[in-house]
Amino acid sequence: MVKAVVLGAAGGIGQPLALLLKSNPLITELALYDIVNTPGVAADLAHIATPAKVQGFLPADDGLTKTLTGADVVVIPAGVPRKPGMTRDDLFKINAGIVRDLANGIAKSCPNAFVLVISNPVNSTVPIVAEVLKKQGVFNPKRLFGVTTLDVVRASTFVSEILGDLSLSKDIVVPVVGGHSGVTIVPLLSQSSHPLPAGIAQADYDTLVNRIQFGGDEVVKAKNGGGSATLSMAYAGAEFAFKVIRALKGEKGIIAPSYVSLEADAEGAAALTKELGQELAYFSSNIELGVDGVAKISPLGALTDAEKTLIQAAVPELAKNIQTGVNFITEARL
Ligand SMILES: NC(=O)c1ccc[n+]([C@@H]2O[C@H](COP(=O)([O-])OP(=O)(O)OC[C@H]3O[C@@H](n4cnc5c(N)ncnc54)[C@H](O)[C@@H]3O)[C@@H](O)[C@H]2O)c1
Ligand SMILES: O=C(O)C[C@H](O)C(=O)O
Repeated sequence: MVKAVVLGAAGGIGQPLALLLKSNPLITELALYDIVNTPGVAADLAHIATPAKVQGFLPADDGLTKTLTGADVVVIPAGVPRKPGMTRDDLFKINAGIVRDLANGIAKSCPNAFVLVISNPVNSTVPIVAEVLKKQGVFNPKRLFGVTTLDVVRASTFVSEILGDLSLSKDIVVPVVGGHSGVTIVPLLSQSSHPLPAGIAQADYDTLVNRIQFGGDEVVKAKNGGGSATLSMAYAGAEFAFKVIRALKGEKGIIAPSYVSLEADAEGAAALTKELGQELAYFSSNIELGVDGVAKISPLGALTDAEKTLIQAAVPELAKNIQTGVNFITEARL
């Protein structure tokens, strides 16, 4: 029995993500929460012939508590998306409060659930969830994940384009580490399962790195005021959620990059900190998932000089983003 929850389920990501979760037979219960429209989305999905029982809730009648009670996995795409000209950090003002309130609901109703945060800016919203759970005395660093899978999905796609064969994309694995915005997104292309063409021109390499780091902007620009990535994000979010569910069902050896608290694995964190040359409270690296959540945080491994430079640019920006998230809770007057 697996109960999955989507918070923000009526939105651009929420609806297709809920569809993908409903299509997974491992999920037996699917609860959808939003401030609007969830009864309709739930009624629609409920007609699909897969095992999950679907229910939709609104804030009225303590809907958040009903949604979250008994949850094993909670995915959070609630919040506003970017418009052209905005950075993800510009979303903080609105999304920080939304994520804080939802995290309080999680602390109260399903403190042991695996929590997967999609709402931007992920580099700061994950620390917000952690600080709320800490404040409520229920923080388990092994069970909180920032979803950075879209960066990994983009890297696979863009590398396959360079290799001239899109059919390879499903097999291409590129570790993408750091965080989830601009320069904090660091693709380790030297560790790609499918190497780049030998002798690739520096300019082509730089363009590829830039496209992975700023792939989100490409979509925001193309949608021209209509929001940011939703369908590719739903695909990526479902891919990560399915890995988490397989791990919690007992499957071993599942690896996926995710932005996690380094408190989740002291040994892994020590090795990573040595590589980074600075202590960070959160970082996205390859994570081995286990039945209790994060089983192991992998070190970065051998890096090229170009990758070391990218990491050096990412670290101070990440440190700033993390502090912004932490301060939002610890310095709140409530
Ligand atoms: N992590 C990533 O890789 C990634 C990728 C794409 C988008 N995002 C982020 O995901 C978020 C959602 O994007 P979207 O395109 O789905 O936006 P959207 O506006 O289409 O949907 C957001 C939904 O959240 C709901 N919502 C707002 N406040 C809420 C609350 N208090 N409780 C529950 N639901 C609430 C809205 O009603 C809406 O249905 C944005 O912050 C966006 O930047 C992250
Ligand atoms: O770019 C955005 O604002 C949305 C998301 O983080 C993305 O990477 O597509």
